[in-house]
Amino acid sequence: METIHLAQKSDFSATHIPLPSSKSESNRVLIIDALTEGENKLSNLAEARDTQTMISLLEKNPPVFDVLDAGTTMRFLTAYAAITNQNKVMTGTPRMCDRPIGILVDALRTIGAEIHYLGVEGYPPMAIHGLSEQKSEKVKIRGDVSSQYISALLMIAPLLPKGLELELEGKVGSRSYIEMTLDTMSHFGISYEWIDNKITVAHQAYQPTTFAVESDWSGAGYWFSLLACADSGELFLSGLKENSLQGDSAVVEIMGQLGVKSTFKDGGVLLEKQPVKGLKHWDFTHCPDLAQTIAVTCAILGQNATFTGLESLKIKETDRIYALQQELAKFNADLKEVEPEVYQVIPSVTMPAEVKIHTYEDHRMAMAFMPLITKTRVSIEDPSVVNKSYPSFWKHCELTGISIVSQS
Ligand SMILES: O=C(O)C1=C[C@@H](OP(=O)(O)O)[C@@H](O)[C@H](O)C1
Ligand SMILES: C=C(OP(=O)(O)O)C(=O)O
Repeated sequence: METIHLAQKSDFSATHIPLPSSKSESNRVLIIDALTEGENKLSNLAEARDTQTMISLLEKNPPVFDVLDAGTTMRFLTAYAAITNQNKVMTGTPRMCDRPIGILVDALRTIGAEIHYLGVEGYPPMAIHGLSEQKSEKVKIRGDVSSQYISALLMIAPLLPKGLELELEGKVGSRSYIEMTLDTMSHFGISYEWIDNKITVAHQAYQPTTFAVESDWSGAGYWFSLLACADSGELFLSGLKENSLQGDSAVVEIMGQLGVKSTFKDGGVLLEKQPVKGLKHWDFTHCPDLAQTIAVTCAILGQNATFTGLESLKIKETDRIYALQQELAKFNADLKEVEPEVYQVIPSVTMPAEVKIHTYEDHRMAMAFMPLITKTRVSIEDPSVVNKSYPSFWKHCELTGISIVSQS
């Protein structure tokens, strides 16, 4: 397995990082595009493997939709195959087949889709045999496992002859992603109502238009973290908007407490260092993809922050709680469960001369630990794992002057 070695570096002179586009926005507009009669003009689609996989499956339309390790691609294409009344097998990597999908399948079956599991009940792979007649226009769905099930159903809702009323039950996680879905749908002419826990979408048609995908705020987070941990410097991140559809833009507020000042200008954000105010607590319920970034930043900066809203981390690309605990321990830090579902960062007090990070087939493990280079030498195993969301990540590290040596 390839490993890369990163030299220690803690000063960053002004560097422009040409951030990649958001895979979450891209995967939504691709599904909406496939469901629109007429031509849309989509620009800045993500280079992320998750998006490239979506593009290729929609274009080639093979009988087996192998989504690899892409959660949104799996969940959105499952609903898409049903509404377009296709026979498809949905599958992915072994980890993808360990990530639950029963809540979405149950909802689609209630609406009228015929879906059979090919392995374990509630998990991919499964065979979809389309949706020939709408049996119900009202569906109740748990909101605490993955918002991707809700987004998948919402995007097909306008095409259902009777529309759809989704009743969200219990705690709703990753709400910002549901809002991103609805905002994107309304950009393509769809109207909806969201009152209390009910979202209603009537039968209507997507209207062709143009859509430019914004840069990726989850990817931006690693540069905020690098500057927060550095001794000095500034960075410019291009293609980010102050009023973003992406909930991970919360990183501006979090990093404001961890010593990074953000100024929106020239179509992006200038990051500069400012005194650390301190982070006491953050609830990651609506921005789970930032949790690893902020955990590592706090561990490096000596912040004993408590974190909540980490429940969904266990069913992502890996069990991210376990993975974080294992890797933080390598520099004498921890993410300790101090009460049920309340985690406290135990910062590092002694830093080894080199730390070797195992990445658990999770792009965010590789990228979140990169800022450790401000304190020590770092080796990262399986660096190509970043291709899932940010294939140019290591090239961008080199732009900032970080020296990287690869060893196979
Ligand atoms: O809809 C989306 O684009 C996403 C929703 C989130 O997943 P969950 O809803 O499963 O938390 C997030 O973690 C994922 O990276 C992308
Ligand atoms: C959880 C993620 O992606 P997905 O669920 O779409 O695989 C992620 O990118 O961090």
